[in-house]
Amino acid sequence: MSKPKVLISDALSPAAVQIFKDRGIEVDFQPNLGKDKDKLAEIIGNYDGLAIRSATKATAKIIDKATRLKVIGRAGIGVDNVEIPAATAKGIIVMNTPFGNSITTAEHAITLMLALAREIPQADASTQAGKWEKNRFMGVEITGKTLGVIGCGNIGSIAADRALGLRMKVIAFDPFLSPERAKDLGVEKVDLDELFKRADFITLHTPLTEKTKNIIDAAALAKMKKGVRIINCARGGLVDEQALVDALNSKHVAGAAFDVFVEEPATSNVLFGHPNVICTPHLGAATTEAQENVALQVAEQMSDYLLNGAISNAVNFPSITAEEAPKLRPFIELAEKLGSFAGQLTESGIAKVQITYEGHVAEMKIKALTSAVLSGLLRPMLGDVNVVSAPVVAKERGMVVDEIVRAAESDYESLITVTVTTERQERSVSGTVYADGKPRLVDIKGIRVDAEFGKSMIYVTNEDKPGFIGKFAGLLGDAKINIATFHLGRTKQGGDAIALVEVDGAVPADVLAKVKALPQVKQVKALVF
Ligand SMILES: NC(=O)C1=CN([C@@H]2O[C@H](COP(=O)(O)OP(=O)(O)OC[C@H]3O[C@@H](n4cnc5c(N)ncnc54)[C@H](O)[C@@H]3O)[C@@H](O)[C@H]2O)C=CC1
Ligand SMILES: O=C(O)CCC(=O)C(=O)O
Repeated sequence: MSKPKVLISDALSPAAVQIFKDRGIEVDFQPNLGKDKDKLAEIIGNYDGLAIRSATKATAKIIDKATRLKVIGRAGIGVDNVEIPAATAKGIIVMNTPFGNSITTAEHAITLMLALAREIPQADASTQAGKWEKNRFMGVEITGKTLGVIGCGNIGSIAADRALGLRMKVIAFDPFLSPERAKDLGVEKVDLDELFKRADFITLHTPLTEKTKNIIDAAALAKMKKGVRIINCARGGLVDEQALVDALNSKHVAGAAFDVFVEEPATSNVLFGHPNVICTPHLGAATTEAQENVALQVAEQMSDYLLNGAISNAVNFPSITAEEAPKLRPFIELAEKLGSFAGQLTESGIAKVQITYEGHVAEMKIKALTSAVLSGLLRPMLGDVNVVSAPVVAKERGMVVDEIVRAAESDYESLITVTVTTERQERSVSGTVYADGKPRLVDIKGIRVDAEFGKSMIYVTNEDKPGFIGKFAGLLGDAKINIATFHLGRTKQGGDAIALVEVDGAVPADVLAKVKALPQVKQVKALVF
């Protein structure tokens, strides 16, 4: 197997390059490439992994050209520069490093708050210009002031902790902040209007979503205390920039410190040049420590995935640890093959898939196994589907997916049963993994079998009547098709029967037609695994 190849298209710490090399991954480090989208589109097809910060925009157009890409790793938190639905639809894992730069970013927010309180950048510029304007700069003390934190997750809670250390009072608005967590943090949980009414300083730490876009707009600004100061180290677009300029001009807002902007890179902006505004060029995560953290972490995570299938911090797939991956792998293979078996037999629209996990397998990563069933099921019909994209594709097609988890009820330590309901019928197939790690089919439509999944198989349903097996085997022999394994099963004597035959090589259509014409045969299918 050739080495996986990774492209680093942004200015990541070189520590990442070393990790990839040490793990046996080929790596191209082109720190400025992310800004050149045409060049990126031209070469992205050569890589299995793409490691980025925020300059690279992994758009649907780029992803479309990424024919062998398996993983996009964001050395940082926000993945808003990656079109996740496009990546998911193409089966590409998108992962981030959710904690590596949190402290650094919270520190930047606190730094900006203090800089605002004492007008440090303005005083610095004036002093270095030889003006000595001692009377121009009159700051505010922050001790005893109220900091309003909007979004009290990883970064917001660190910012809150630091502000408490500076003897501020901290109030927080975050719909997902539990009262217990608020108590532990020492912050008062309030609603948004209350925060606007009481805060002397407001700092934002939410992602940019439909709900948080313009969370501070003209109406919100009007509700704030006169003289409030606002810090945004999260994402441009959380604050309506023009409304803020108006509020600064009317002196309702005393100052604003922004690290992030609606348009980035921000070479011009309505906020620029205002005497009470401080700006930094998206430096929230820019410390040596944070950059080393996120670079090391993203390189380790991407290597783990590319080399062992371990998944951590993926935003579009459940996590699978390096320990779980080898135990899960044979069951993923089983799940995919059971799905594929059912999918290859299905000729009409699928309304529902029920997947039952029994015994040990029920304690594994069910979501990953279900994704594998769905990918096996959909691939015969849709082609380009994998475990990452399959759940989305199933949902888009209106398929109901039910998972049932229970203790072992059968002879098997672990059993997965896939039941597919189409417009015409319901079909079940069950399988297990034996100690040899190989997936086995153990039940088809309630008929017990014990068969491995061969590369090329013929599946026949027939009436259990004498004469069928001889004629069937004879037809294959006449066509020079060698039989590798032969499995039979039936509901009862003279009832419904199945034959599952592994053969060497492909099965020509005319041979299938001859098998189909045998008097006992109801259905025949060539299956490929
Ligand atoms: N300036 C920079 O360089 C950096 C910026 N960031 C940005 O900081 C933001 C926060 O990062 P983390 O704290 O790590 O994320 P997080 O996910 O730990 O916290 C976000 C919090 O926002 C809350 N939230 C979601 N919707 C909300 C709403 N409508 N109103 C109030 N709260 C809401 C969530 O409940 C969550 O607690 C992200 O957008 C990230 O991209 C992160 C790192 C560096
Ligand atoms: O990589 C950077 O400098 C930006 C960090 C950031 O915005 C994030 O992690 O969300």
